[in-house]
Amino acid sequence: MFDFNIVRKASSDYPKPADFHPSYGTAGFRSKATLLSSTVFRCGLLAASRAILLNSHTGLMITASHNPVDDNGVKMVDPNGGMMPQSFEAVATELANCEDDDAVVAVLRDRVFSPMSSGSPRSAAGGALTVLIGHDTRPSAPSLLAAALAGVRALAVHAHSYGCVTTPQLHFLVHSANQIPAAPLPQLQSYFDVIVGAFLELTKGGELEAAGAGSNSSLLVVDCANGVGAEQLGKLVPALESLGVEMQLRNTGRGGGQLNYQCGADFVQKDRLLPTEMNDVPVGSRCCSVDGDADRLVYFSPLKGGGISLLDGDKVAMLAAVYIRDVMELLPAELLHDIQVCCVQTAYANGAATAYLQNILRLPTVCTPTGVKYLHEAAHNADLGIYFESNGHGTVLFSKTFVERLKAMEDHPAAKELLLLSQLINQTVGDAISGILLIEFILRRKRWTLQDWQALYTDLPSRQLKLQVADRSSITTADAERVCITPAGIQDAITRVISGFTHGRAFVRPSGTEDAVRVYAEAEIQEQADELARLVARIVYDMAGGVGPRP
Ligand SMILES: CC(=O)N[C@H]1[C@@H](OP(=O)(O)O)O[C@H](CO)[C@@H](O)[C@@H]1O
Ligand SMILES: [Mg+2]
Repeated sequence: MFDFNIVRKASSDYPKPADFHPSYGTAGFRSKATLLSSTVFRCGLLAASRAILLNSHTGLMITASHNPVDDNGVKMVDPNGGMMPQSFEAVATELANCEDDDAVVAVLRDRVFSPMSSGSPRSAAGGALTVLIGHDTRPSAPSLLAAALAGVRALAVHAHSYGCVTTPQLHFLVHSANQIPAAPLPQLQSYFDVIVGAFLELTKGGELEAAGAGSNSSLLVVDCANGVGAEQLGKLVPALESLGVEMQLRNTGRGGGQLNYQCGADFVQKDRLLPTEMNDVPVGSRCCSVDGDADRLVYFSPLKGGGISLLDGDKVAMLAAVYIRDVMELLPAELLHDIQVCCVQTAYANGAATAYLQNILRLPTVCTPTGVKYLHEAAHNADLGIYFESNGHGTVLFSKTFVERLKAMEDHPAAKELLLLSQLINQTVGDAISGILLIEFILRRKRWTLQDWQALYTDLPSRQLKLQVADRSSITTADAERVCITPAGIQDAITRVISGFTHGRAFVRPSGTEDAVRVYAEAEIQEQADELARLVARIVYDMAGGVGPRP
């Protein structure tokens, strides 16, 4: 049993910097790493508290994903391998903002351990309750890991560090740790056994042909963002080799490159540029980029004369949707009775992707606010929920009902294939490693080149900008962030500007991971999308207290 005096004493080693007011944002707490020790210590307390309250193992991932190397952050993982429920975020923010050790104890005792916030126990972990911890490659990881361990242990809960692992690997491990009460904690190898095992089973039989006849069809060049993906992706090389794919890793961190600097999925998707260390990659090659913690994936191909042809998260979603639809069409009708399929996007989804989904695939679509926590929840409401952010975060969720029905018909080849897909695709959170295997499998199966995939639909030209304002919380939104509510009058001004552009669409929202306001615009041609984004950024600058030079 724990003792709040021990918590109080341990907390005194991790004082909160004055004037630091963290909040649980789009994907957990994020900030400059030097500010975060108290936050991570308190997240250790929180993860341990949830383990106690739910009588299950929980998880904590120390990462700032695609952010610059000097940032860091922490994401909490619940016993089911999913993200911490949103209902708990306010308490997390309150705990992180306590000014002294007495306040930390008070919030923990009165708010965290109050019956209102705890929820009901789901699965019995048996054995020793443990918080599973992972971290990315940031130099600040060791000291923040020490803070997390101190927080967990202050509540007399065990902590197990998996070291440098990807965010999706940690989510997977937390989920599997809770499957069999009192079983030993899973090894990282179990992740590869399940995901790569399903891939090998799916590709068995050798009837898969190389994707197209292009001379580079066997080559896959992966930009690892100088992040944690490099080491873990290396372990896929033999599996892909069995499919005739030669995977070459770039930006592995071993050449001295900086994390996420001019490389990685966020850079490629937002700047539409070839990542550093890839200038020698032949035009037309199949390439992909992951982000710093390998939960995002985008594909691309270098173009003649520079630039890239990008296949973003929307395109990944459509490829998965098309393929899964093909397989489902082979299933007996009774198996599909009442099975709901749904595709979840955010306002950042390209208008052409949404139109393809609705008009060609005729799939029900849902639009949620930015952040996987919203998309994941919406996808869970369907039996087969496909969700991807345009930046490459996402996965395909299979409901229990659907999996049970597939299991009952496992002798049917299409049912078996979907079951294997449900294992290949990480069910806890979006996963770049599992995503690469899925895409490589589908491309082979359909005998598609990147060009075939790209041709599913043509993206509307778009532009994303960000700018700083005095207080980004002065901007509030509604309707899945597509409409600005405050400052008063800003939406009218934006709507007026949009009306001057053919196929114009634009919106603004405060970032949940950076001190910035993001602007998105799309229009019929690139110059117009650029111009619309600039005009909208100006409106934000003028009406919401822009800082620095006017856009
Ligand atoms: C436009 C954009 O790409 N936003 C990203 C970014 O959130 P912001 O709240 O926009 O900073 O980081 C999130 C976490 O990685 C990711 O879920 C989200 O999609
Ligand atoms: Mg990430």
